[in-house]
Amino acid sequence: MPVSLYASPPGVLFPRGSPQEWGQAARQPPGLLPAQCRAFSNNKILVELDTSSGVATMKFKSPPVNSLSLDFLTEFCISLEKLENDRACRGLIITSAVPRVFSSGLDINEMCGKSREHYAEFWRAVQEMWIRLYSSNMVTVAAINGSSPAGGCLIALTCDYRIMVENPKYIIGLNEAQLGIVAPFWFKDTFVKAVGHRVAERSLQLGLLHSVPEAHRIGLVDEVVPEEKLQEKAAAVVAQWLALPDHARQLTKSMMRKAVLDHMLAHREEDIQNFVNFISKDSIQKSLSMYMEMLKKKKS
Ligand SMILES: CCCCC/C=C\CCCC/C=C/C(=O)SCCNC(=O)CCNC(=O)[C@H](O)C(C)(C)COP(=O)(O)OP(=O)(O)OC[C@H]1O[C@@H](n2cnc3c(N)ncnc32)[C@H](O)[C@@H]1OP(=O)(O)O
Repeated sequence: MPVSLYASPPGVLFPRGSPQEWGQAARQPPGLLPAQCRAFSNNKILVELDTSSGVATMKFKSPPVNSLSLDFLTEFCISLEKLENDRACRGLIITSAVPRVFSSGLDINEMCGKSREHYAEFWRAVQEMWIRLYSSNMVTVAAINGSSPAGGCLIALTCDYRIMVENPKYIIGLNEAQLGIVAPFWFKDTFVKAVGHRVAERSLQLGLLHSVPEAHRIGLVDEVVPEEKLQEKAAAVVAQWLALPDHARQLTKSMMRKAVLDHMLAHREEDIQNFVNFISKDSIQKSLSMYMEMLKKKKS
């Protein structure tokens, strides 16, 4: 019997009671998937569950860069809830269906030129995503097949294990400082837990985006593999973790993560207010606009 880490997740983000209706239209037609496979999908995420192994693969499919918009985050949370409540699912591999990008992080458009109410709703969705993933009973593995800055890196850090594809063009890290913004305390705590205080402090202050070998060296990713080996490796890692009794693994995970999770939950509303006040400042809006301009110029 799975042990619930947080029996009743703080589901304030989306209306309850509709997971069964959601995604039905996107069910695969019979014959396309093996009998032991179930799939559901929405606009931005595809999930395939292999009921024989108990492992689901979640693929981000929101081109061009899988940015974490409010819609994306809502669909992500609904997908997580659906899997968490499915007794057939014990493990989750998160990866990208968009070439060369795992996730570009929070959608900057959601943080520019919007109302305070919108910023609060958006930030609550970011928190919700992290709470659900960080407290998940499932074994979670990030199969990072592309660049993964800021919020994309946070998703990977929130998983139990990170495997990244070796590619000289891919980068990963919490680069918020480079945008003139600040990674909040729970981004920082999640990062510190993975790489240690000294490495995290330097990386955060400089807003570093690490190459794949460097990310491996500092412990930001656990393993590096060629692209063609990624899915096989991720499946092997989940199988290894699932070989342990669920209750022992889940209680250990809960114990290891409790302090960080409790700290966040205790300061959740305050964190939303901090975000809204911070992001509403003219100077921060200007920094973000300039960063978006820079991204666009880089293309031309
Ligand atoms: C003291 C109290 C503090 C309290 C809290 C306060 C503050 C809040 C902190 C908030 C934390 C923020 C976390 C974040 O995640 S911020 C987002 C950071 N993300 C990035 O810096 C990534 C930016 N993107 C890239 O570096 C690249 O796009 C790439 C991911 C490496 C992919 O490169 P490439 O394949 O060359 O694609 P393009 O650069 O050409 O991009 C394609 C189009 O996508 C647009 N884009 C890219 N990233 C984003 C994004 N994050 N949001 C929105 N849009 C994005 C890009 O502009 C291109 O658009 P276009 O086609 O219209 O030009």
